[in-house]
Amino acid sequence: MTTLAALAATIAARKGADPDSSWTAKLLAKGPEKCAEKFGEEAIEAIIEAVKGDRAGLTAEAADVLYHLLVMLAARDVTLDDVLAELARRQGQSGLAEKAARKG
Ligand SMILES: N=c1c2ncn([C@@H]3O[C@H](COP(=O)(O)OP(=O)(O)OP(=O)(O)O)[C@@H](O)[C@H]3O)c2ncn1[C@@H]1O[C@H](COP(=O)(O)O)[C@@H](O)[C@H]1O
Repeated sequence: MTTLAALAATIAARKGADPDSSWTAKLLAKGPEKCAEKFGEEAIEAIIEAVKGDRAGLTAEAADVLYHLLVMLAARDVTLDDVLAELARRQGQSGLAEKAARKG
């Protein structure tokens, strides 16, 4: 199992857990809107590190972004496998071709 899949499984297991027992359970208990807000905050922190060009800072913030993305997805019952299936569906299609197809 990849690290990302293991993290997604841990997060899924935290759903309905005692909020005092875990940071993830506490965040999920606050609802999908709070999870989305937290993801947005972490994304902005990653953007700041990317603009600064701080590799270590960006690496740490990117880890926060991935964790909070998985929490936000779990809060809305979207699984990592759902997202990976969407990415797989897009494989082999260039981004430019996809954009052209969308514009019809
Ligand atoms: N990867 C993470 C992870 N990344 C970040 N965080 C937490 O996310 C929080 C967000 O950081 P902030 O700086 O925003 O925290 P804060 O300032 O206290 O938050 P606010 O009070 O401002 O809302 C921190 O408390 C971090 O500890 C994480 N918490 C958990 N995980 C993973 O999730 C697993 C399960 O964790 P628990 O649910 O706590 O058991 C862990 O083993 C890890 O693998």
